[in-house]
Parts: sequence; C-alpha cells; structure tokens
Amino acid sequence: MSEFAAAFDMATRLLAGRATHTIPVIWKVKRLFNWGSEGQIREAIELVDLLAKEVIHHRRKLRFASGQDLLSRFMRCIDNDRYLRDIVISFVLAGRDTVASALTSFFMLLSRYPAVCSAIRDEVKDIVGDAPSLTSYDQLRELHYLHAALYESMRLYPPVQFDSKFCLDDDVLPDGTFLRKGTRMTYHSYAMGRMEELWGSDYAEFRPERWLRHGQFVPESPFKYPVFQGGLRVCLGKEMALMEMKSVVASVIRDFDVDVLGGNQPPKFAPGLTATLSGGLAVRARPTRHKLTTVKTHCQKNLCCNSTRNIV
Ligand code: HEM
Repeated sequence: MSEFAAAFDMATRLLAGRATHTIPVIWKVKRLFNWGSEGQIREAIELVDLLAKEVIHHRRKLRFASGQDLLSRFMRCIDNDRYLRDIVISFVLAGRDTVASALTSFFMLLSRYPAVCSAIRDEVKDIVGDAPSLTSYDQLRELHYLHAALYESMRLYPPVQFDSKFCLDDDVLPDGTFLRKGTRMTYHSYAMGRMEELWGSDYAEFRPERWLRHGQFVPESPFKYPVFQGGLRVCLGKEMALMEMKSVVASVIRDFDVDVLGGNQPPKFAPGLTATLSGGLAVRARPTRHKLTTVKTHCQKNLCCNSTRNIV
C-alpha cells in the first residue's frame, strides 16, 4: 500500500471514530493537546496534504496544459494550490473507497445468488459477443441488467451508509418538522434500503428485477434511494462510478466465477466514513470453464485498486 493510501486510510478511520465518542468534548480536548488518536489524525492529515501537493507539483512539471485527465482540467481553470489540494483529496475520498465498497458487496452478493451472476454473464455475452473485451461506452450503457444489479446491491449495502448535515439556519422539513439552526440531520441509506414500506415485503431479497421494466433499467427517486444523495449536492461522480463498476464486473464475470471463502456469514463492517468490510473479503476466482487457478484473497480495496495480497 502506498504511503498516501496508508495515511489516508488512517485519517478517515480515526476521523470516523470521533463520531463514536458519546461526549464529543473528549476528542476536542484531545485535539487541543494533540493527544493520542488526535495526534495521529494530525500527522496523517499533514502527510496526505504533503503528498497531494506533490501530485499537483508533479503534474505542473508534466505540463498539465495539454492533459485530458481530471486534475489537469481543474488546473487549467484554478490557480490556487490549496484549493487544488482539496480537490485532489475530495476526489480520492469520494471516489476511491466508495467504488471499492460497492464492488466488494456486489461480489459478495453474486457469490450467494448464482442465478443473478449467470444472467449478467448472458447479458455481457449478448452485448459483447466474442470480442476480447468491452470496447465502448455504448456497450456499457446497454448492460441494463447489470446496472439494475448494481443498484440493487447498493440498496442493501450502500457504500455511504449514513450521512449527516447541519442546519445553517432555522428550517422546516416538508412534513412540518421544525429544525433549529445548528441541528444535526442524518439520513440513513442503509436503513432506508431495508424499509418494507419503501421496497415491499421482499425488501430483504437481492432482486435486480425490481429495477427493470420491459428489460430497461428504471431509476427510483433519489429521495427514496439516497445512495448517491439527491438535490443540489448529489454525487458528482455517480455516472463515472457506475461505468467503472460495470466495466470491472463485466470483465471479471465473463471469465471468472468469484466465490466468497468462509461461507455466507453476515458481513461485519469496520468503523469508517465508507462501508468497509472488517478484514476484507476473501474470495476464490475460478475460470468459468471450471479450471482451478491461483487462490488469492483480496483486501477489500484491492478489488479495484492495484496491489493484490497473495495469502494462500
Ligand atoms: C458507488 C460509488 C459512489 C457512491 C455510493 C457515492 C456517494 C456519494 C454521496 C452519498 C455523496 C454525498 C456526500 C455528502 O454530501 O456528504 C457524494 C458526493 C460526492 N461524490 Fe460520490 N459516490 C460514489 C462515487 C464517486 C466517484 C467515483 C466520484 C468522483 C471521482 C465521486 C465524487 C463525488 C463528489 C465530488 C461529491 C461532492 C458533491 C458535492 O458536495 O457537491 N463520487 N457521493
């Protein structure tokens, strides 16, 4: 794991830990004196800041003016390094662990629902045929069943399980509830995805078909399914995340059966800003022709990051 990733993971884990203090003043005092976990948070944040600034300086040396990547595009219109640093960190925070979390839960569910896995494989075969790989954005858009399966998986296991906001001013909710300035409001996607009154009596089942009408994916209101949030602050990377996930899943599933090792235990989540399985998800990938190859376990994030840990 890179120095950046290690510092980043430590900072997000410890920051999330603040929310578990029943008396918030405790972590505030620790922060004041730079004690214990608060000292570690500060060190980790300093390292993340430093490495993010290095990314920006490096890109500047590489003459970002002609680059087509996201950072180069931002750099062409923003001339403030601190702001650029915050953009780098926000995009890593928003886009790295969320996609890894969604893919991990997805492969966990597929291993439990082989019929869904076969349906996705058939769909990919129909769209891609015998071509060696997915070749276009249009092909990914045609994968309606896979799209539905990803939405269904994130209904049950949203990468951002809950999210809080604070009222800037006194406010009134649509149902008439009065909120005083400073009130903390939390919406809980994990709980909402499992509410019978929203999803019906089969809410606990993984059923991609609930998102399809005549074979076409039909979205729900983001206020019923706030996995990417809704309104003005809706996730900016939603479409990118879906394309990334579809291309990973389609590529893996065409050639491999991915089985979760250790049975169908209910997942245990580690404390953090995004839903991360405690200890990762151990899987075995078999070529679809049932030839057994290498047995590996993947740490959760490695399903979509580079560094694979060979354990067996
Ligand atoms: C499955 C993957 C993803 C999920 C479930 C997800 C979910 C969310 C959620 C719930 C928020 C609202 C957070 C808040 O307001 O506190 C958000 C915001 C955001 N997301 Fe994502 N996200 C995903 C992937 C990505 C990716 C890949 C990117 C970009 C590379 C991205 C970029 C952003 C940005 C920039 C915001 C802030 C938007 C704003 O405040 O105006 N997200 N995302």
